[in-house]
Amino acid sequence: MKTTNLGYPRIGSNRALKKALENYWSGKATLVDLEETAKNIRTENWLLQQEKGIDIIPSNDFSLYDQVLDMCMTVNAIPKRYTALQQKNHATQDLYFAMARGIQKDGIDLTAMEMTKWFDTNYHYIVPEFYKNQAFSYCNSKIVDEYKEALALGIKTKPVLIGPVSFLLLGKEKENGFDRIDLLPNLLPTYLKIIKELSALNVEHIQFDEPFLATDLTNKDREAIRYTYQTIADKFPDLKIILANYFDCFGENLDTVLELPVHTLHLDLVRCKLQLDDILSSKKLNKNTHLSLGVIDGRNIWKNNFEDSLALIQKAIAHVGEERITIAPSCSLLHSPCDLDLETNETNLSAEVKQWLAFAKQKLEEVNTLRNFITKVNLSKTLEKVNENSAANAERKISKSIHNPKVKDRVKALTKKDDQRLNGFTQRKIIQQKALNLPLYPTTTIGSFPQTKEVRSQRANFKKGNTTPEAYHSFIEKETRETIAFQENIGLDVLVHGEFERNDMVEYFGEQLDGFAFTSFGWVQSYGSRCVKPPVIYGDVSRENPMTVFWSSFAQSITDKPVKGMLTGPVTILQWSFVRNDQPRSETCTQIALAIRDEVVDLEKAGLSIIQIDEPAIREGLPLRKEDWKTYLDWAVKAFRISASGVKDETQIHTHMCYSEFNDIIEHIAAMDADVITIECSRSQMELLDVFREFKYPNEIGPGVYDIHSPRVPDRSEMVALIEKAKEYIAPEHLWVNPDCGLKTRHWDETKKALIEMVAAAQECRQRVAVSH
Ligand SMILES: CN1c2c(nc(N)[nH]c2=O)NC[C@@H]1CNc1ccc(C(=O)N[C@@H](CCC(=O)N[C@@H](CCC(=O)N[C@@H](CCC(=O)O)C(=O)O)C(=O)O)C(=O)O)cc1
Ligand SMILES: N[C@@H](CCS)C(=O)O
Ligand SMILES: [Zn+2]
Repeated sequence: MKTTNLGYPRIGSNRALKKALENYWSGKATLVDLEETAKNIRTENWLLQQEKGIDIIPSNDFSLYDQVLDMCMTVNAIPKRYTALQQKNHATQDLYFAMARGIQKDGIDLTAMEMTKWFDTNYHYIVPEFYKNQAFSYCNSKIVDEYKEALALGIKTKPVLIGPVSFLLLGKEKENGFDRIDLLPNLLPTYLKIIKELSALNVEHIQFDEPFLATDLTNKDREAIRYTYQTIADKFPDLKIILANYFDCFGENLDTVLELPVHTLHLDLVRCKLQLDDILSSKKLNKNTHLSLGVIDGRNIWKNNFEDSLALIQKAIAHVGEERITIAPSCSLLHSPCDLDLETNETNLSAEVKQWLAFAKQKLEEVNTLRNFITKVNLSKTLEKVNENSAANAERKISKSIHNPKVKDRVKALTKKDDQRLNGFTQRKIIQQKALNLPLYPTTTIGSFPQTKEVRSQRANFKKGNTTPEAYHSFIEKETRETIAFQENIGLDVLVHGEFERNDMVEYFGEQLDGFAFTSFGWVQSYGSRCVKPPVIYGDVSRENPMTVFWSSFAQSITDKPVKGMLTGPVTILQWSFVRNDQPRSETCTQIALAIRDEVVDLEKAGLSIIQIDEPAIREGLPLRKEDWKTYLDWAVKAFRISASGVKDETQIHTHMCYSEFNDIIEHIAAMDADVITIECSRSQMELLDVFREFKYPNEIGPGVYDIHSPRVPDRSEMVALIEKAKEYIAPEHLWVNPDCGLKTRHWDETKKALIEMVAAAQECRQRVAVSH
């Protein structure tokens, strides 16, 4: 019986990659420096996995920015607009980062490729762009180079490739009149070339990730899967193909998958245990197919329950024999923090909670312990580990710090009226317009302003005790004052306080809510160099004290313009935290909703007439299979409504969503009944708004007019064009003008220029309306 891993975090346990990338982008480091850091991380990861007893170690799981972008580079799926960079003597990395982040340099001005959520995770990938009859070619040797690099360390790895079908499905058609899956015959020969080169190096296993197998595929997609793996198996009969599916079971795709001529099927048994019975009992299961049992949760941080995992493994062994079983995490460990051993700060993570957790490194140890237990290796040490595991899990179950009867009773006592505003939107709009007196196309921002180096380092010093609370407070006050003054000066209509006091929009709340723990080094990559440190929800959630009232009401006290109170919504806090696995997510979400509701009411009492409850993760939390959508949407929408419904009609509730392809759930978004919703729209040129041709969204909308994920400053005319385009879908009196998302990742100079242009764009559009009347 073997052990394997699907992918290891690539940021480095101390976020070395983040630092190296940012130094390179800012010109403080060379490409050679960046590549050296990257190589060190790869080496550390391979050696660690070897040391922890992983037999089949992945390669090509490393990426400088994103694995989907890497695949675009590999197969030459490079949009034409970047040709200038391919020709002008630019390093390949300039092209690569321009595709990821856009470029405005030396007379070149190119937008970035779109970025969206990787299935239901908080990781973002770059969306491949596809064109009719597109040709592909093998044009980047990263996969082979990394294989050779590991080989030089004496490690024969398993290259990990995004499977061709998922690669196509992850992308977008950029012109009409074709279906991207029809590009498979053009794409597959390039994959075959890569495999040929790997085979020439005696690669034994290749892992093809086809996570679309966890979604509802069409017959045509399934045919594409059949064709792909039959072709690869025919051409490379000695290759051991590992077909990896994760985040849900194979569902309706199971029959197709069982008939494929692959060596190993990887199953996510954390998300879907029951599929094991279906697979083991299926007559279609080939007698030579191996099963990679993903029993260790790659997406959450709880210690594995060895008893449950061993039962699954034993069951599989009883059917197919030990030789055909591999033990693995459920998915790539990209979604886990690196190393629990770094957590030595008791004030963040108590010893009690820490003993319940396992990060990426510890998960590798768990994989190995399970294998050793079954195969009776190092028996006494292994038994000790198994016993430790059951003791920790047993203690967690009965721990007093988890259960709070008051919170449970409050959830039970909720009634229908708790998730309803007093009156409907039409009435509220009249009341709110009277109270707020906003112009046509009101301008606003999404909440955060630049989290500069200085802001971050003041906070870091304050946390370390090197800056006094008074000095930190004065600093945040100064930043907030300047930001309010700037917004007033440029003529924004609805202001924000800037979120300078917050490390992150989820962690900040987690630090103040009971039932949450937080880590010091539990970083997880979100996109490119950006990381998040998700808090850990281990117990019943409650709010003891107001969390945001101080800075919001301070900001409101220094301006006559309305300031938006700024909160993160219950679904997003849930989705971007590591969530307890001992009760349904819906239950935890409702508890958070009640805590946020109390905060909303307190903000209203403190004089904030507009309150934004951000829910960027509501779409991301949607189950991968449509049959599960309704249940999720019912409780998620209800949780938002609970959080928003404690206020008077005068109080305008906003929500914000980024990366939201919500055409298929628009009625549920409308059911959230926020007075105003601001959404991400600009990278897709307002494509998202197509849905409003058919569905009349009842409340107000601010489709983002500038892409804040790119350092590029948009032109006024571009924004005017976007506002005019939005007008085709949304009545002008329902339209707001705002960026796509918060400005925390931007520099002040870009922010200032862009917002001045944005306000001017709104003014120009107002004048156009005035003239046309
Ligand atoms: C809106 N988005 C968010 C998502 N998920 C979240 N949990 N939060 C989000 O905001 N998902 C979808 C998108 C993803 N977008 C982003 C955007 C930006 C970031 C980001 O900027 N991340 C920061 C880290 C943020 C943070 O926690 N900062 C802390 C710690 C700062 C730090 O690193 N300190 C240094 C010392 C600094 C010094 O001395 O100068 C240290 O500790 O070593 C803070 O500000 O206090 C990032 O830098 O990656 C993420 C997702
Ligand atoms: N209020 C947050 C939302 C990000 S999705 C911000 O502006 O950063
Ligand atoms: Zn956002």
